[in-house]
Amino acid sequence: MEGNPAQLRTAGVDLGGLMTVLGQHLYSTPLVALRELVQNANDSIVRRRLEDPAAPTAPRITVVGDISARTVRVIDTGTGLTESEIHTYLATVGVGYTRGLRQGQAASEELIGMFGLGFLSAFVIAERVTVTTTSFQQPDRGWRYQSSNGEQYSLAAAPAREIGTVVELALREEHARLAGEDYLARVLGRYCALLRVPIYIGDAAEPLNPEPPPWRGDSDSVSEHPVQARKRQLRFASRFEQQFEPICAMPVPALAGESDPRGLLWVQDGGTYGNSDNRNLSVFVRGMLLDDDARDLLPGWAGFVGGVIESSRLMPTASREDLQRNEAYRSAQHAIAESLIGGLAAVAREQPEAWRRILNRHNEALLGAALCDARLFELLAEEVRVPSSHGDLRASALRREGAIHVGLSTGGFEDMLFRMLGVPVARGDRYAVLPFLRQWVQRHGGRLIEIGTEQGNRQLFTELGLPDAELDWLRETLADGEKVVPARFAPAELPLMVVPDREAELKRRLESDEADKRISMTALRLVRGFTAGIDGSAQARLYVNLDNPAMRALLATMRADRAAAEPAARLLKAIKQLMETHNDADGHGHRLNGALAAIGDSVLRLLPAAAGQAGD
Ligand SMILES: Nc1ncnc2c1ncn2[C@@H]1O[C@H](COP(=O)(O)OP(=O)(O)OP(=O)(O)O)[C@@H](O)[C@H]1O
Repeated sequence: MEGNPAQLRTAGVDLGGLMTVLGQHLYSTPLVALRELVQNANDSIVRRRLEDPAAPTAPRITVVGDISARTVRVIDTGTGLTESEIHTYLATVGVGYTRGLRQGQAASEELIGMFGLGFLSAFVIAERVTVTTTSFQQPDRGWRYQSSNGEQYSLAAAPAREIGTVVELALREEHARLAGEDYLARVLGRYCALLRVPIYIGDAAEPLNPEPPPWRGDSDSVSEHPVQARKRQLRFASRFEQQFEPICAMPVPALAGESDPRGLLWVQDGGTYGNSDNRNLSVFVRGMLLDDDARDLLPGWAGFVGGVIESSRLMPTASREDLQRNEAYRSAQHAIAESLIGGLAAVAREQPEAWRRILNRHNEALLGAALCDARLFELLAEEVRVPSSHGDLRASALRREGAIHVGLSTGGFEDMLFRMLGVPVARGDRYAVLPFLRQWVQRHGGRLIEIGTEQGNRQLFTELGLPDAELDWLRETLADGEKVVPARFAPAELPLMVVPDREAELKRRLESDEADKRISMTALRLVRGFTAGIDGSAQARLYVNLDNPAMRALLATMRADRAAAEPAARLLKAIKQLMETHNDADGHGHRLNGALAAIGDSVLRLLPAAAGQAGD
């Protein structure tokens, strides 16, 4: 054996095993088999138009179900097959006539088959497949192919029939329901909605694909009034949108010119959260539904958008249930995003009522969307409303004396402060609000005061200095670990105020949200971009208001006699703790008890002095 030159060998193919894989594991649902057969019927009709000068002018596909016989028949007026074509194409796995035909043909857009595999899927749902056919090339001969597994088959001469093919499936018991014509109409109505050849179920008078899609020029759409055109688009959209009513429809592409992909997008009715993702997109390639959940072709921010597109550039995978992620895929993604942005702008211009509905329904999602594209930001900056302490307001209505206040948390000291000042505070802890406002002030002017951040605090509190010894005393008597900061701030009635570092708090909360799988990727990306720059280590600050008369009196007393100042300081500290427990979601009950006890104690210690003053 040694020294023998390596021999070139041919790998064996276990056709039986391959058939099982192809036939039973390539497709996600047995329904696909029906689609494949209708697609073959379509292709043979297209082929006949190309090759047979006597091709019928009104070709058709008829699908007949028979529940009692448990059969489905797919009947076409296509080319039919000759004896040798049956052997070479129908019965040879991986070979089909269609692929060759497509190359260089004007009608290639309408030809669907390419892999030479689809016919096999018939054996997934059928225990026996019978093909009866007469070719236009030999109109006086007929053939009958029969197989129960796609691997062994018989072929016999049969009486000539009308030119074309009948594929009859004797259904497996578990697929008996496919013989129901209502069921067939539903399944094929979805898969075949865009096929050009009319498809009839049983002896129905109307085909199940009566109306061409609104973007194809083959109707009287040219002279159509825009209102009529919109109605037609909406009617079409509602056939595809399962969950919501479409509010408005937008064509793909937004502008005439580009030819691929073409289709329709729509905005769903139905209130959703900013980060909910209801995107759905059906993709048709050459008239056949390939993927009814191609949501990734839609931009991530468009959680409220549905659509249908058709393309001849997108490449199906062999199962024809998914799309290859290639250059055409990326360019379709781009075209769809552009159409959506252009479409929304057009709705804003031309359909005020629909636009209002969109803004009402999807305000929150649109806040986030605005951040993803500069044009959307322009479109939405004055339209979306920002949640605030005074209800939902436009950003311009939030602006007071050139500043917009945004809180990173609710229910803190800040809330009280701004309630006292009557200034609306935007809810920076809500989806997309903070980044939206940051961009808004950049473009529209004004200052953004982010309450609870160092920068925001500097704008609210005018920090002052005090001698170290006095600061030490204030810390010992008033603080619970906060950093004491002497300052002036409004309102003067407030003697002191604790401002936790809200950024650090937010970072902690959002980062624990990140573990929450229910939050969509769009929201998470926004959040990560934001929290990455936050230093989570900063501590809370205790602002001591030097504009407040009581605080000034406390300091003056302390300078003269520290012991005399202490009861008043304890009282203030207890009030501070009381306010804090009120706002403390963690519910530190023991602190509340301690604070109340300290108040009682301080009042008792203060009373003799007060009584003394009263007696003066
Ligand atoms: N109803 C039909 N009328 C005429 N020819 C047919 C019909 N059904 C199948 N054929 C022939 O059999 C071939 C193989 O069909 P099959 O469905 O396996 O593959 P395909 O349609 O070529 O490609 P794909 O796997 O992409 O569907 C076709 O190319 C065609 O030549």
